[in-house]
Amino acid sequence: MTDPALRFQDVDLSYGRTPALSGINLSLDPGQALALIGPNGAGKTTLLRGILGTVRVSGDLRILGHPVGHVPPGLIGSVPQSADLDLSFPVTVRHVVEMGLYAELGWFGRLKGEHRRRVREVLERVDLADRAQDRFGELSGGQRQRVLLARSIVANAKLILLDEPFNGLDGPNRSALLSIVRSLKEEGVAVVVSTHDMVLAEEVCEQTLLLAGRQVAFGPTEEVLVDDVIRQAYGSAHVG
Ligand SMILES: Nc1ncnc2c1ncn2[C@@H]1O[C@H](COP(=O)(O)OP(=O)(O)OP(=O)(O)O)[C@@H](O)[C@H]1O
Repeated sequence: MTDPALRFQDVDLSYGRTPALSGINLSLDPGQALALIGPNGAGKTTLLRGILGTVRVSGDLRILGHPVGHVPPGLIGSVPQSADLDLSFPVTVRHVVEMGLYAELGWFGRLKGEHRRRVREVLERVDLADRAQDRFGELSGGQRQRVLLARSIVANAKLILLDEPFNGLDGPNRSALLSIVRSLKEEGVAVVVSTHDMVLAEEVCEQTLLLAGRQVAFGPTEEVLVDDVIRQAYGSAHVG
């Protein structure tokens, strides 16, 4: 039997001794997408950090069958919010994608023809092959996110985390990202998307976790994103 991509059983997350999120219970299958929805400060980014093992986790959290903190390198791909990226770092788009191969090659491993071919193919897939030699920091926010997604794809990540990836994207960039997410799911990759956009969650995510410093609801998106449940996280002002 295949392990769930994610399984939280009574998980609490905290920053040192400061609790941030409590009582999380969920399961996500390979090939499915999970939307994290909730108001500002609800704990969406914290939940992603929990999966990456960069905040304190208590309870039972398993990722692709591995306990948190013991997931083999490369299996989790992470695309942080664009505001969190250091754009002064002088790397090209191709170099950023090649970083996805480090788990396979080791930091000092040499790239072979097969690796370069994979990097080229993935850059084509995210429609950025013509920007391969450009500096990462010169790209638009949407393009930078697609480069980071390419880095996860080249690593053959089985779980990809996207933190508010649709913020500030125009229509074409939004469609491009949505179609990549759909094709990843078809390949059996599980995706977690933190977003304020409920329409997007309905479009691409089978499951939704509604947060407000705790788990308000988890389940099929069409059952969670209904007025009565949303109100429990946002209050009445945000419904209607
Ligand atoms: N580095 C940190 N140290 C201590 N507390 C933090 C830290 N980062 C976030 N928090 C706290 O954890 C809680 C959840 O924040 P988080 O950033 O996960 O929310 P969010 O849902 O992603 O919000 P937003 O939609 O604004 O990005 C908040 O109370 C926040 O103040």
